[in-house]
Amino acid sequence: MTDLFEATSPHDPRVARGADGLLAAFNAAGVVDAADVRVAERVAALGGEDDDRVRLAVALAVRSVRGGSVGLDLEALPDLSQVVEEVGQRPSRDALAWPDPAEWAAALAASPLVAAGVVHHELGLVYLDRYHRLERQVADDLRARTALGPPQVDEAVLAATLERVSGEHLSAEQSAAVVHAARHRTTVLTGGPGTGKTTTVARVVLALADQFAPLHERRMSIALAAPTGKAATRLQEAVAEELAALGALGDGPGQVATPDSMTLHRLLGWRPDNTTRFAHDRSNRLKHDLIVVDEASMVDLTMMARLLEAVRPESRLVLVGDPRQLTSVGAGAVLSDLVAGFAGHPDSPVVALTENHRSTEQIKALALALRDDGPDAADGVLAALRGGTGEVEYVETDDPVTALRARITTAALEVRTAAVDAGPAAAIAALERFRLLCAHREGPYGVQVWNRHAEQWLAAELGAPLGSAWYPGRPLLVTSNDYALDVYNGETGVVVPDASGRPRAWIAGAGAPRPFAPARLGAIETMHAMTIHKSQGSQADEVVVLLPDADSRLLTRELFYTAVTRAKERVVVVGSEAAVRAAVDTTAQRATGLRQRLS
Ligand SMILES: Nc1ncnc2c1ncn2[C@@H]1O[C@H](COP(=O)(O)OP(=O)(O)OP(=O)(O)O)[C@@H](O)[C@H]1O
Repeated sequence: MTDLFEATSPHDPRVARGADGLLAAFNAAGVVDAADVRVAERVAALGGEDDDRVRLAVALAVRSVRGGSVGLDLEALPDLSQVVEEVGQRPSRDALAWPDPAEWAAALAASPLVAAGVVHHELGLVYLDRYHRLERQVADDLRARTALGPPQVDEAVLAATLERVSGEHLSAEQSAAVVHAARHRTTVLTGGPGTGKTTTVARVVLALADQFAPLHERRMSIALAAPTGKAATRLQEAVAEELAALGALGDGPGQVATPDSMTLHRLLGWRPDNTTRFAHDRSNRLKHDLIVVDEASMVDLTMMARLLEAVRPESRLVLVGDPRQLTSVGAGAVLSDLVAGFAGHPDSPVVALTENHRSTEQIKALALALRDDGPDAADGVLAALRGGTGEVEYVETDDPVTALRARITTAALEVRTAAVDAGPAAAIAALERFRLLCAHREGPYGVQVWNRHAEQWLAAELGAPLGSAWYPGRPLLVTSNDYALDVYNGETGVVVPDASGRPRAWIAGAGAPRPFAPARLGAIETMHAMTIHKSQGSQADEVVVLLPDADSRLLTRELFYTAVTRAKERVVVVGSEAAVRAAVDTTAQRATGLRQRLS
């Protein structure tokens, strides 16, 4: 809630002209913008509400949703008013007349908007009806699945499956997760990168298929889904590979066909005419007997509600993700709420993997330090950074341009050389070796500036301008789904010239990379640098994390953790000690009521 704006003029589109009372004052101070004010005015007018404090609460609730919360936390308002006073230099901000919290709550209790169910005041949050309904629905649907009781388990078959899938690639906790999934209708499988979530999912798929077939006298129908196409494809490839290694991929008895994989949007039946409703819902449920959703930390409240209403009560649902990662772009913090909300429940669906099987020791130590919730966590993280010898490197500088030029130029040159001399597969492989991650899109620490730096340095190295925007070796990031082309948000690629020298954008999505004429691709960006938000769900051998200034409002523990855990072999953190401390000491707080509803 700290991203206040400074209106540049009375014509600034964020200023709501014609507003009055508290709404006008809070808008002028940059606490709520014109869109928040308009919604509050309209809702109040329709509901016959003229109490200024309630109108303000509605505007702040709209603003809270924009910030990722599902409602307005009245309890946290003293913090908000303090922040406003600290940040605000103008008298209007200092003089904001924050309603007294007790009087405010009383005004809400007496409001016709609350009586009409347009606004709700519950669990300390002021909700707009839509988010209140979504949150209750998610909690109700999850509880209804539990209330059905545990599924029937053939213990002899389960023991035989465990025997079949055990070996060096099934630790005790992974085995326990497979058993958990067999015994629960809903499973929430959590773990950091490299903890073997995907490895375990393949075994869960097999265990559930083994249970299903004799009982239903048909094969289990399985869907693998994820918020992004890239993550869905990665999951499918990894699961198919694991099943094949176990001799369990195929059409024979005791085997599973390669499961379908798709984005959550596609699974639910995306409709071009409606962005929040899908073809599959409570009246037209999904046919699948097992639905696995990877990267569940990226699933927001709306999508989780749509998913849960579309899953048949008797179908199995497995949600997989890392609750320590950045939360979804849209409102809610569903995965971490599920973990916290079900903590201590005897029939909790949550099962955790903790042992990292992939990263190097130093990266593991750094990630572990970033999971420490104690008061000295920042010291621990700095010690892990400074004690690194190769796998973890800390470049403590306030001049990242000088510090990073050689590294970034080398990485860009490798992709370029591969694109020109060795073709698309080599160019894409080169791209996977190095990733520069930034917190911001704009500004001196932003992706746009660093993309420009990289292009200038590459041109200087080549001794010639890069020429066209579609220069060979330009790394690409797809930024929206194109269902017609089968190209999805988050997929990456490289420009490689064809035999006659024309540029082709090779996109690495499902299966082998595919070439496209540049003009066919709509939403595409250069990817010498990438935002940490966009990097979720992907990894690279070497990752450079460029930390912004310590006072950046994006700098949080979740952001830093997400960035560091993208690295497979080596991570370089660039930034000041103050920035590291600010990141570790700031946890992203979203006001949600789901964990309370579940506990
Ligand atoms: N029990 C195990 N023993 C040894 N290696 C393992 C074990 N489980 C998984 N691995 C290996 O560890 C690596 C990471 O496993 P996996 O990809 O399943 O993890 P993940 O949690 O899905 O990771 P991410 O979310 O980062 O993709 C893989 O190379 C896998 O083969």
